[in-house]
Amino acid sequence: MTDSVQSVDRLTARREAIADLGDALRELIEHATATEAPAEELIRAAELVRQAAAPLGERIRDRSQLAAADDLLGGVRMYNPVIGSGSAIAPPVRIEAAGGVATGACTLGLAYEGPPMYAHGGVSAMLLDQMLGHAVTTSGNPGMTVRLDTSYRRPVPLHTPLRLTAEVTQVDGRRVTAIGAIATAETPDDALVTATGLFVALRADQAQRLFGPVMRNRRPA
Ligand SMILES: CCCCC/C=C\C/C=C\C/C=C\C/C=C\CCCC(=O)SCCNC(=O)CCNC(=O)[C@H](O)C(C)(C)COP(=O)(O)OP(=O)(O)OC[C@H]1O[C@@H](n2cnc3c(N)ncnc32)[C@H](O)[C@@H]1OP(=O)(O)O
Repeated sequence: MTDSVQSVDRLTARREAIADLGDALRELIEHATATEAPAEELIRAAELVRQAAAPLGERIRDRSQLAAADDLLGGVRMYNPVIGSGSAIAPPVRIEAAGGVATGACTLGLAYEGPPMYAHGGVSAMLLDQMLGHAVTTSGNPGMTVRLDTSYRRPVPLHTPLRLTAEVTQVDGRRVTAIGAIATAETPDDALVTATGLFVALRADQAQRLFGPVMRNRRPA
């Protein structure tokens, strides 16, 4: 086996392990949010969780280092809080995007509850920001969100398969506008939340100022 095949195998195995830990953490969070277990059980669980966390804290990165399993330019972000399979706080949303159009699917658990039975409004905005970001990136005009305008028409039900959509509607120099919506998978044409976002492509000096340390610390592929 060549070195490069071995390193691809290692990366794949690492990503699978990260996703497996992510699944376990999401199960933990959902159970910890939904549980009505007695206090003794909670105390015991807290002890076990601290035991599990300790070895993970022995080798950590700081904010100027990308995760070793990430591929920033390839769009792989294992710990992204919306799509990251390794993120405890990501639903995670599964997104497909091409040519300035994105579709996504997820189901939100009780950890995302705002009003009883329904998603927190900030969570809906987070999902839509991500969806619009994928539409914008695949339109060939990647940028950062500078404005996100969200309309809450109906509450978003928890424990219900959701369908998310986004598309770029306008490119005006460095400014890109995209719209998006959250609906249930059952009635995808009835928008529960809609959003319009404005994204701005960074000038080279802005990218350098904001992300210089990360780009300098990038590991070779
Ligand atoms: C290392 C590079 C990264 C490469 C990534 C590559 C691949 C990634 C792959 C996949 C990713 C896939 C999807 C992405 C997923 C999710 C997206 C989530 C997005 C976010 O979650 S991102 C976090 C939140 N986001 C911020 O943290 C931005 C904070 N912000 C700033 O850092 C500055 O805002 C900055 C530097 C962006 C701009 O700098 P600035 O503000 O100085 O603006 P500037 O002069 O450059 O303006 C240019 C034109 O935009 C107009 N403009 C600006 N702001 C406006 C506003 N608010 N309303 C109306 N118009 C506005 C101006 O009026 C002007 O218009 P005009 O050209 O016509 O004069």
